[in-house]
Amino acid sequence: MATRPPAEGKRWELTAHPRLAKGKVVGVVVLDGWGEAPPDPFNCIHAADTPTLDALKKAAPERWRLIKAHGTAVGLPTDDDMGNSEVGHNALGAGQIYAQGAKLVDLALASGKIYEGEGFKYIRESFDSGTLHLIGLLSDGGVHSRFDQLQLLLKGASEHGARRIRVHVLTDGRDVLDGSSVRFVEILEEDLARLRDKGVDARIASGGGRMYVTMDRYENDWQVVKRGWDAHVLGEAPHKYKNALEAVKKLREDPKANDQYLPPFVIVDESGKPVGQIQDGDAVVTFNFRADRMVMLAKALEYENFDKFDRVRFPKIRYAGMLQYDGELKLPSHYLVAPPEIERTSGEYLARNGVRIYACSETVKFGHVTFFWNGNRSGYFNPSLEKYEEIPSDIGIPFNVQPKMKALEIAQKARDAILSRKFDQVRVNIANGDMVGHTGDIEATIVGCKAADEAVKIILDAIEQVGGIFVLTADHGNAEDMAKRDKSGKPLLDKDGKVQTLTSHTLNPVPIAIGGPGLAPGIRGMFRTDLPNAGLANVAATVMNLHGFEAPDHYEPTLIEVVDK
Ligand SMILES: O=C(O)[C@H](O)COP(=O)(O)O
Ligand SMILES: [Mn+2]
Ligand SMILES: [Mn+2]
Repeated sequence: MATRPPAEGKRWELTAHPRLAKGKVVGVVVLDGWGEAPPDPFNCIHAADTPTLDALKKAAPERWRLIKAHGTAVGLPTDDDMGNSEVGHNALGAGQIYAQGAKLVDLALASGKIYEGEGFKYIRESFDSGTLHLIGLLSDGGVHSRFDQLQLLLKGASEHGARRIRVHVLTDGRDVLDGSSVRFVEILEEDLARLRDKGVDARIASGGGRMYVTMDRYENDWQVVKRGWDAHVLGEAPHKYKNALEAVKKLREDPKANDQYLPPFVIVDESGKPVGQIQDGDAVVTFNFRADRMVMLAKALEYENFDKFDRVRFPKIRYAGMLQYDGELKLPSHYLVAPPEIERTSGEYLARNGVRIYACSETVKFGHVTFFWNGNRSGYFNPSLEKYEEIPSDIGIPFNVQPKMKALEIAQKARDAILSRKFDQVRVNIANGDMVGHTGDIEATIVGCKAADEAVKIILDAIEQVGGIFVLTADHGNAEDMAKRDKSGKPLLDKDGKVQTLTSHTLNPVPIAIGGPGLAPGIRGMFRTDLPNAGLANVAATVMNLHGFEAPDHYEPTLIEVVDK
């Protein structure tokens, strides 16, 4: 059990709910990337055969409604920001809305405080004799990083003494349109040229596509990080170019190439020597604010003892993350901006009140229902009450080739956990809508959505058998809209007259459904009608109620009321 004392006089003990009984099994299902949008050929959820979800929708408005999953409702800077898994699961698990990494970095850059903090002072020590390396996602998606923040950091770092800067760029095409890498590299090259005019030796040094180079997560495939290490640190990659624009354009000429999966490349000088290996005495900043896809690289950059791949060389560097990515591991130990302190999450409250929790997903989403859910903390609150189970994801196969992913396996694990009666909460993330949606493959996404619906049925049937309750929701939209649209909602066409594929998340709300026999006897729970603007952060209080507890006062209000039958 975590030993943190109650903060600000708040106690950990939860008050019993006056009407809802304790001890029901509560199934919490998060459908990743499952928003609500009007029917349309680019709405894969609508196009898919989803009888289970369709039946739940019919119970609206009492047992099915929509909640917000993007923008300020989940702590993002503006309502133009699409939702994402990190902020979505943080809100679902924490029951409170925190200013998230994107916003905190904006504020620190705008006020200049970023340059006064411990993290920047630490890396600045290297500026006189070493190079400053910036590694991260080249994107304005606002999910893992933002291009304007990189631009400000480049300018600010040079004004604060960095004389030699190397940028290592990971192309996106997942949170932004495929092909946008070219424009980002062009603009970045212009910025770097301006810095060179001012006497700063600034260049792009290496890069690759985010899904193939560096940005793996949850230890799904360390080879991805190794490819990044080889390119960024060692200056080794199968592709060598004189400049990054040429690299990205040439690599994209392969008809199968896309920004997400570009192979690693290194920029070399006239003599073929890499222009920006990471050496002893250098400073390194990973400029992504989001944690999941930076943790593995952070370990490789920071840990003296490391056995995930052969680093060949482990340079003595001063390394800082844009944020601290893991609060429990304190990783990395130096960072430019303090992360949101996501405290008093529902997982911790429930564990401290004796609720037995089982959480499961496949590797690519495992940390979503554990690490993100628990406020970016790894590990258990109470190992004797909790069990987190990971089902290995397919490796090396694009998700549109295996669109069913591990939905069935996750559902079977959840079913077994429910039927075992060893757990009070059984929580899963089903990944298909999101992971297949990100490939932009409409046919495959439809298959994935059907598989997700089948998985839900298995879980709901088990809840039925044990007289339990279910809460089904999603973390943000994705599969419900696969077309880039103009302001009026009309799909945009590319230069060949084809609809532009939207691989990213959306701004759409997500459904939440409750049900199960455990809600019924004598009383019934149903959705309140006085919270039209409710969002993901309202779910935690709702789930606590269904476990038979009142939620703490500082939580966003519950979505349900209890009425006599
Ligand atoms: O990391 C990713 O896969 C995408 O950038 C965002 O997707 P997620 O927020 O659903 O993980
Ligand atoms: Mn997600
Ligand atoms: Mn996603």
